Amino acid sequence: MSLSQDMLFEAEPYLVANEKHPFVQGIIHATLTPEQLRYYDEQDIAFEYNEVGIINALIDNSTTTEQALLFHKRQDLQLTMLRDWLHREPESMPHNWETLKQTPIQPINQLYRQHMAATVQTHSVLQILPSFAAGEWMYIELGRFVSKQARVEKEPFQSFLTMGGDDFLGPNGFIQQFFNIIDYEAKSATPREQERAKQTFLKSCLLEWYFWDAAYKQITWDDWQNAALKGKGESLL
Ligand SMILES: Cc1ncc(CO)c(N)n1
Repeated sequence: MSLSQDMLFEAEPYLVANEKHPFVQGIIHATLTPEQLRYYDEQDIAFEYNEVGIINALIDNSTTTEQALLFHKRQDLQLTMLRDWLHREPESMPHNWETLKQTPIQPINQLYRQHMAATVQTHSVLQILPSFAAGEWMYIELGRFVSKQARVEKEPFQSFLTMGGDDFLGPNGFIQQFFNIIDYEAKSATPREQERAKQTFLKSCLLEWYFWDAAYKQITWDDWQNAALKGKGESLL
């Protein structure tokens, strides 16, 4: 079994857990509140901005020119998506490229971002790529899942989890090419390095669940502070 097959096999329970999460179910049934959606929107746009740095690191540490070109193409898409997303932001949430950097990063988002950023110092595509590819894989699979459900066709729910299209799917889509790169890099890696890469992938899958959960409960540092200082913690985590 290739490393990517091994990763995907072990990631399956995380995918099922993500499918069942009330936030994902809330997208299907269009039952999320504006506050839950707003929290998600703000945190996710900041998360995607952080990914720009991770993709830069992938370009930087590529072991072939073809890899560098692929990551560069993915970066182009990331920046285009971010530009269009910023353009769509409502007046109540006017982020632009400048203020995006000051968006408050709430606890789970910070944990996830730092989990990804921590891989950069390895200078290894095999270690960095799984931290990023897991989230992309999860969104593609969740997109497949929700498209098979009787989802309520109402915005903004309808456009949620529609990351698909030829760029992402199919044998030449980004995700398959990312798995090909992981398997190529795994060939010259030790078993310990391969295991580490797999655990990074799985931790990203786990943090995807917590990302939905944080948005569902709208968990902020203020909540953490209250939980710690006023002893009101039980329901938060
Ligand atoms: C938290 C998270 N994971 C993955 C994606 C897919 O890019 C996203 N937008 N947000």
